[in-house]
Amino acid sequence: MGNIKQVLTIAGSDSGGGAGIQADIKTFQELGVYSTSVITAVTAQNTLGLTGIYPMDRTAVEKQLKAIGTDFQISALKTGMLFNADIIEEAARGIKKYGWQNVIVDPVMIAKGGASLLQQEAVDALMNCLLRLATVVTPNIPEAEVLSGLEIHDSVSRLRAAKWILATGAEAVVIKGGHGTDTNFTEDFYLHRNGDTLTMRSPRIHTNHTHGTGCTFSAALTAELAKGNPLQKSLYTAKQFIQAAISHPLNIGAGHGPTNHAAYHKFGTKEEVQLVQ
Ligand SMILES: Nc1ncnc2c1ncn2[C@@H]1O[C@H](COP(=O)(O)OP(=O)(O)O)[C@@H](O)[C@H]1O
Ligand SMILES: Cc1ncc(COP(=O)(O)OP(=O)(O)O)c(N)n1
Repeated sequence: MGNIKQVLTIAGSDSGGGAGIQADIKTFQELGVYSTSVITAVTAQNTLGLTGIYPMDRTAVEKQLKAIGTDFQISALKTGMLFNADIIEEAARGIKKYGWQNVIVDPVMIAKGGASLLQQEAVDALMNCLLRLATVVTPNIPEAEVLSGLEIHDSVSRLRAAKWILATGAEAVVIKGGHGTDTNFTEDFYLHRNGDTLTMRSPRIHTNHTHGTGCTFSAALTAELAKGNPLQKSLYTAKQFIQAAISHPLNIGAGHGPTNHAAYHKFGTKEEVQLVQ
């Protein structure tokens, strides 16, 4: 591999290995890109829940960003759990300073077990400093409701919320459908500021093992963009990657278990992802 693309994740550590930095690095490895990381916080977490959050101080984040920015050629990056306004501001500063492109912002707010991964007062910093730098922002439905200030209950309100989110300056948004109410399907909806849309639908898998789905989806998108793939093709691959990862659970832990990051390559895809109008 002479010319492997280099990517960066700016995110929190999940001791349980299903989400956060650990999910990102596994996904990057599977999709053939070289992963660097800036750790924003250490969490004590397993499939049963989260028992501690230990954020890095501002200098620790700045020094990690500098270490990456002064040595690596980053083709794409993603942000995950940023936790507080200081870390958000530092991440935004680094992205601008080192001129990084293909910026995926996963606006992580609440873990599946209910723990808060973003301080309430940091939402403004996220919206004012970081979203304007985003090539794609990837909220789940509750996060999209917070960012837009609107309730999402159907495709019309989802489109309205997506437009509000683009008003922050992000180039494109994907509202992920894991928290949707349809028991048969999950639908991820993409809107670009140029008006392009894409709706990706796949069968909903009825399983408890969905810890880290959002991290994994956004990491796959980051890897595909780093390799030079067009945005909509990258989104499609990311959706196929997460569908495979949920379809073949590892059955680890007594609670919300991790997905299987090796499944996309090990088992292939079953052409389950449909594009709908
Ligand atoms: N039960 C499920 N079956 C199939 N796909 C799912 C399921 N849950 C989530 N996904 C997919 O996983 C990705 C992450 O979605 P979501 O769960 O909404 O994000 P988050 O983990 O940030 O809450 C999306 O592509 C979504 O469609
Ligand atoms: C350290 C860390 N980062 C992010 C998350 C949330 O990940 P996500 O992919 O949104 O998955 P769920 O928590 O919804 O399962 C996390 N838990 N920990």
